[in-house]
Amino acid sequence: MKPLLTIEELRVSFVQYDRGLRRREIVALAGMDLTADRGQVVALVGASGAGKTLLAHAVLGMLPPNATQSGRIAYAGAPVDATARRRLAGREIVLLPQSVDYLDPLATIGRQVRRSAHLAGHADPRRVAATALAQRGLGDEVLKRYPHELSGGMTRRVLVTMATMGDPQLILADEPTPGLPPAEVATVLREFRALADDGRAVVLITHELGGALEIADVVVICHDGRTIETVEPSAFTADEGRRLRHPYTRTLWQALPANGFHVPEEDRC
Ligand SMILES: Nc1ncnc2c1ncn2[C@@H]1O[C@H](COP(=O)(O)OP(=O)(O)OP(=O)(O)O)[C@@H](O)[C@H]1O
Ligand code: NI
Repeated sequence: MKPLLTIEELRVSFVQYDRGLRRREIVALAGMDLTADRGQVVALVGASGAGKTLLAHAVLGMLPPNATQSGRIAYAGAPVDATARRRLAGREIVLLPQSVDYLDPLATIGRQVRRSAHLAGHADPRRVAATALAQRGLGDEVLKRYPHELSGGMTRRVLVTMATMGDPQLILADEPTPGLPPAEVATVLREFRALADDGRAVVLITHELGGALEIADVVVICHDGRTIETVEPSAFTADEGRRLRHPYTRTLWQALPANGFHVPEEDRC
């Protein structure tokens, strides 16, 4: 069986015009490879600007109009072209966006979750919405609240609830945990593990390598728009990191708490 998602040699560049009419091409992705199969959580890690969000957006056809894309993206073995995307995006393949602005600030959580249940074709959106939220520890009292009345972790759980209403098979989660307290991070990560254990594929884009190592089956490391290494989590946690080949991956290893939190100069904020 073909893996659910295969990305090979994905390249994305942007055309920009400087003052005057000088045309400039900016290469943002220079060769990304990633494979995710059913039952797997694949963590995609890399510094800010490495190209993680662009990879997810390329899969879903969400790149801006001045972007040019090449390389191969296949879903269940078939190329993902414009026609396939119309069928898959938002149904079989969903994106959990990096920004929580995705929620409507003026509508209650109940209304928004019921709407996604309705769009997913459920006959009884009211019941389905309440049940799906309850499964994630969000009781009926949450239904009447507005987005600003939720904690960061609750917001993330609502977004996961909405994104998974239509029973997607591939979930691309773009930075689902920044700014959350550790207990909330653990809850959100467990949720992704459970989605994969149910037979889906999850691509987890994250800066938080430590958490990702606990739930991922595979770690894909990207740097400057390229996939530089694909390893099992144990490559970070065993053998003193000796299985990690690329210098950037070694710096990630050194930044892990167990190895002294050493952060390279260029990544310091
Ligand atoms: N519309 C655009 N026009 C030009 N360059 C862009 C555009 N969108 C993204 N880029 C560039 O592409 C590169 C990759 O961006 P991307 O958002 O994928 O990074 P990222 O790995 O998701 O970073 P972060 O961890 O900060 O979210 C960056 O250098 C960014 O400046
Ligand atoms: Ni991003």
